[in-house]
Amino acid sequence: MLRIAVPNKGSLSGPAGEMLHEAGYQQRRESKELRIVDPTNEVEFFYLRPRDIAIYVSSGKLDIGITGRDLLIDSGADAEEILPLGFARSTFRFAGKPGTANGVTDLKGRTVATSYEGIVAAHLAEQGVDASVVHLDGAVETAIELGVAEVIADVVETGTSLRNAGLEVFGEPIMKSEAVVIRRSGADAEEPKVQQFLRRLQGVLVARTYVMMDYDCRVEQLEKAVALTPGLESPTVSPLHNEGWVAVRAMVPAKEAQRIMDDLYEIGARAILTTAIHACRL
Ligand SMILES: Nc1ncnc2c1ncn2[C@@H]1O[C@H](COP(=O)(O)OP(=O)(O)OP(=O)(O)O)[C@@H](O)[C@H]1O
Ligand SMILES: O=P(O)(O)OC[C@H]1O[C@H](OP(=O)(O)OP(=O)(O)O)[C@H](O)[C@@H]1O
Ligand SMILES: [Mg+2]
Repeated sequence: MLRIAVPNKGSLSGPAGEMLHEAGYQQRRESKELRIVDPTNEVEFFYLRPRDIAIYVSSGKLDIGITGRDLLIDSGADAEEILPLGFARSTFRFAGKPGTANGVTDLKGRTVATSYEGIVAAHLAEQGVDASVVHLDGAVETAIELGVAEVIADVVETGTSLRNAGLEVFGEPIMKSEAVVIRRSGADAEEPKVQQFLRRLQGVLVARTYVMMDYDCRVEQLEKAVALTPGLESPTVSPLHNEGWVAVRAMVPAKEAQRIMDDLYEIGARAILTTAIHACRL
């Protein structure tokens, strides 16, 4: 049975549960459940604090986990990223009151508050900057107002929390994060159960980012049409009852679907339809 760590709370928890559900796995019915078995799929899910997941996975007691890239790196655990999942995207940045600093080198001798001490300490060391780091559990934006630190380093998504606290980012982003699947460093990459799990999640990612497009076009326009919808391998082309016409079917990126439909119409394609993909194995 594959043992998988899933975030039990916070920004990662909801989207991770949805993705697993879309991939056909049973998920817990109520938020207090700490562990469930999905016997049909031969997996066991452990609902853990996102920050602890890399530690469990690196210990080898759990096979894989879903966590944030920033949490993985911050933990220093001996685990590695094997699949980015595209949600809980954020950047990790320094911020302070306007005019506090222009870059990391201005932080010499100052105090930085953060929940991600590992990332910050490593970054400061890498840049050769000698600054103090104060660890806080959350709501670090308030640390400046209350005089605990002059600077914070925190997760930024929309920037609303910083704006509300009258703070501005400065310097280069320290890192970009998103939810990722992790495993113990050097674990068997070919393990069939792990591969099957990854293929299922990849299927969800593809189903979310592609749509199926169908249309009819004249044979003379087929090459132009196929150039617009090359599909993944190559589009399916079927004869129509009316001679001189074919039906074409191909997957296209959802974000480009409307533009492609316009372009297909321009070259004479008709009956252009898109449909959602519910599941997929590439
Ligand atoms: N506002 C946000 N937008 C996108 N990703 C976020 C946001 N806040 C946190 N994250 C990401 O979520 C992960 C942190 O999850 P975690 O559950 O520890 O914190 P949280 O979502 O802030 O929850 P809480 O602080 O309430 O426990 C990190 O990978 C972080 O980059
Ligand atoms: O740029 P934004 O869209 O505002 O998102 C970033 C904020 O979201 C998270 O906070 P959360 O609400 O989880 O509280 P926390 O600081 O206690 O973790 C994060 O720590 C930032 O404060
Ligand atoms: Mg938080």
